[in-house]
Amino acid sequence: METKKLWEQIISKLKNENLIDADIIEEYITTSELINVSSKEYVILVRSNLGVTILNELKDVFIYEFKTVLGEFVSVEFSTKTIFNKNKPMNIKVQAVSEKELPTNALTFSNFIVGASNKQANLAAKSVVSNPGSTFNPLFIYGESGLGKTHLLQAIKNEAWLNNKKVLYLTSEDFTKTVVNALNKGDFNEIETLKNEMNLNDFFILDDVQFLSKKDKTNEFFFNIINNFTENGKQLVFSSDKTPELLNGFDKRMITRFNSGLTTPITALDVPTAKLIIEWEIKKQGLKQKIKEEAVIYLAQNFSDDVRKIKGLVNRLSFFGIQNDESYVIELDDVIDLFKDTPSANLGLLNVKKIKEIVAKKYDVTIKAIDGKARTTDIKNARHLSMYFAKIILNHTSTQIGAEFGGRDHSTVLSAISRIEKLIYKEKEFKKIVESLKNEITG
Ligand SMILES: Nc1ncnc2c1ncn2[C@@H]1O[C@H](COP(=O)(O)OP(=O)(O)OP(=O)(O)O)[C@@H](O)[C@H]1O
Repeated sequence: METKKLWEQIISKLKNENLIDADIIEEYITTSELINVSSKEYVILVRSNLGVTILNELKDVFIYEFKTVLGEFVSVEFSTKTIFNKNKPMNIKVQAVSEKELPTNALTFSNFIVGASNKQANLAAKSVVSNPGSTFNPLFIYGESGLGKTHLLQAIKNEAWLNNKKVLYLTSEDFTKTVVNALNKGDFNEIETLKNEMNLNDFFILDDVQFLSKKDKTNEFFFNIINNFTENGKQLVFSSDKTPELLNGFDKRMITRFNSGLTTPITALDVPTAKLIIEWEIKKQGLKQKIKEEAVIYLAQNFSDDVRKIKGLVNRLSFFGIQNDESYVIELDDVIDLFKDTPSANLGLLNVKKIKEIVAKKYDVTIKAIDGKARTTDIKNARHLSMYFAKIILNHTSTQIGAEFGGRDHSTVLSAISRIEKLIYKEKEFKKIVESLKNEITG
């Protein structure tokens, strides 16, 4: 079968079968390319090292999909274009990669992990790089601290630079300092030169606009720049910790300008995305020990309100690793103990926690038992019911629920939910229990 067709079929099967999270499919799979190295060897060229790491975790799914389409087992490997180009056999042609290079630690789209919470902002950011100055102008990204606004702004800056665009990236504090400095000197020529220099850019990216000086003259200077960029179809990008309407002290005309393109949020991380970030960070920091999946899920469920915090947690985990033998396996209990004094995140996923708490109380079992492996009738009922509620009340996907309940796969979740549905249909008493629990959870 032609490689392109094969790849389209695999992607379409993955999309239909729900075996892999839709965000991962969109971000890392549909953007990849399939290369047929020999009759039984395939390489999937992924855009980033991060993508390679993530897809490697899902290799079994790919092997299964290739087997169902081709009718035989084949080898499937993942690589980036750069690495593959270095090692590829001479007769395989692969598109050349950009010659400009960013520092290895640069914040880019390829090391930004995408999930439900930041998907929209990520797409918008990519779109302004490929289509600067058009519909999404200005692009205004807002959200709580530590969720990746600066990362996305830097990614825009870096990608635009790779595309040979002139980019001015400033924090609002630096912008204010520079402008105030020029204004204080009172030299008209110097102010005009500064304005002209800024206006020469193709992108004007301003981070944390909530810190911008609200003084009349700085504001006027800023307004002037915004107008110049808008009128000349050049791209403006802003970030802030709140929506334009909630920014205090700005002129109404400024708020209108902020809102005249696309305003998009980055919200608190969902569990699967937090889990990916933790796993990526663990890999980056080179933790020698294996860590149990349920321990990673516990971290993702409890501490995912801020990516900076996640990095801090992994630092502590690495320190714990150094103190132990390399063969040691880090268990859920180690992680619970290690972070017992760290305040848990207060975010939406607490609803899953709340569901588990309420159901666990009803069946007189512990949350640990719900997430664990034991299968007594009460524990099983409590586990399956909690999954059922996560589905019908929170509308979580089966893959997400699997991750939230001790790292189970999505088919286990689906059969648990279907068992509960059957019980509700068959047993009136059970139906009453479910209704009363549902009221308690949603009440
Ligand atoms: N989705 C993500 N994938 C990978 N790294 C991320 C992601 N989100 C955030 N980070 C990392 O977390 C750290 C904090 O993110 P960042 O500085 O972009 O947050 P912010 O929203 O701008 O916060 P603040 O408002 O406090 O400036 C950075 O090191 C960033 O690279």
